[in-house]
Amino acid sequence: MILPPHLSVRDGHLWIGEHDTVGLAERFGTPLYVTSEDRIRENFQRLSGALTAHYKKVRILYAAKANGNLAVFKTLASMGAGADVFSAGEVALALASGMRPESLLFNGSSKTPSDHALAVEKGIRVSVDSVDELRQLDAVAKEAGKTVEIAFRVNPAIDVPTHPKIATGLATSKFGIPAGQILDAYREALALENVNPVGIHCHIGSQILAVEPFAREVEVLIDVARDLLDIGVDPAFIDIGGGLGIPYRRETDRAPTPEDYAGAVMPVFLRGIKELGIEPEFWVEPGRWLVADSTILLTRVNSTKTAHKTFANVDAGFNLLIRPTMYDSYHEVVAANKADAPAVSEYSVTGPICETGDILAKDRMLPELAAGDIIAVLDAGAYGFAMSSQYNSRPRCAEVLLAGKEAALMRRAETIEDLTATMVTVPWQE
Ligand SMILES: Cc1ncc(COP(=O)(O)O)c(C=O)c1O
Ligand SMILES: N[C@@H](CCCC[NH3+])C(=O)O
Repeated sequence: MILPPHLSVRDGHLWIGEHDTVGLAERFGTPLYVTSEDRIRENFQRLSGALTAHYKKVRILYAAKANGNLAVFKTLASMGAGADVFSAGEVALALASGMRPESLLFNGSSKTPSDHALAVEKGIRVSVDSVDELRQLDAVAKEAGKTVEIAFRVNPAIDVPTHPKIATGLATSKFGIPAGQILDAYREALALENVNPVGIHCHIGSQILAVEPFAREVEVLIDVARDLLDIGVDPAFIDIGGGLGIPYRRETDRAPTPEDYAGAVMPVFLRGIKELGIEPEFWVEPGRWLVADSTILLTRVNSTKTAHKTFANVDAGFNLLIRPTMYDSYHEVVAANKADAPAVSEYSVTGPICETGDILAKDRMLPELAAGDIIAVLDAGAYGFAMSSQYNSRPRCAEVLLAGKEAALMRRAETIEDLTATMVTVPWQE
């Protein structure tokens, strides 16, 4: 099995950085999300280095939805990241982590008046998703006596090789304004008093393992920039969104590196802006690439069973990691306490949720497993805990952050009391 560089096998155990995962499972209990701060830093530096090698005016906005722990935000804030935020909660986390309002972009196709009011009050730029939203935002800004800087989100009608549920730039997707309507939207923004169009935004989808769609996206955005110049808008930034995928199947996935990605998009961008005679900032919004491989989910085997198939029943299910159930996603699994034992049997690693689809890993060759063994689910840092739930009335698990030899809780496990903490007794049941 190919492991990422921060994971290793020592004396039969899986290690993450300087930590024995079996020791972490014993110390903090299972299920347990474990995140390497060092790996997030490495990832940020690598992506940032690859892009800035081509152009200095690059800004990285972490896609906050990928992993919403404040400690993760703080790590990225300390590296100079801003954030792509989609909700008032993400705004609060980003600001609490030390990110400045001007390094955020408030995205989303369905914002409320209070989202707009928050952006206006804090001075956060907004990516506007429709002309209807534009008019609402202008009214909110007028009411507050302020002007808000905006970008429009362009729908570039680009098909991408990924799961259909996470392709966002298709012509039929709910996001953005078609390229054919975008100029009219900017014209209307210019005519309004309290919105100031300063940027262009786009995002074509997630977990994309090819670079060509990103290059095509940049071509579309350069065309938009050309049209904008004709109506007197010199864009201050062009934001191509996130979407760079990672090799969840390390043996077979051919994933572009950050250098491949930068090598595909930056020449198109640089050629375009040179021809137009402009120097906008280049923004990206990576989520998965920064955090996915930083994190493993540790889960304990409760029992094993051989029926028509062999099952390892573990204590984490789709309540904690829904990607396999929702998108048929593949996550590598390792028997953490038998990491160099030979793989002898085919197991489905199944969770405790009362649904047949509660399968974390299907038909995987693993060492002989028994109750008490620890399984590590790899690459769980993006859209893992962030998409967890209390389904089946299961409290969510803890999250631990590692830095060098240090390990500490960055989120405590929920308790049974937490499950009822927000419930209110209705008067007729008192
Ligand atoms: C607007 C926007 N930006 C960035 C991202 C981050 O995507 P990824 O985690 O694939 O990099 C997303 C999620 O797909 C998004 O919706
Ligand atoms: N949640 C998806 C990614 C969606 C990105 C959000 N726009 C996943 O786990 O792959």
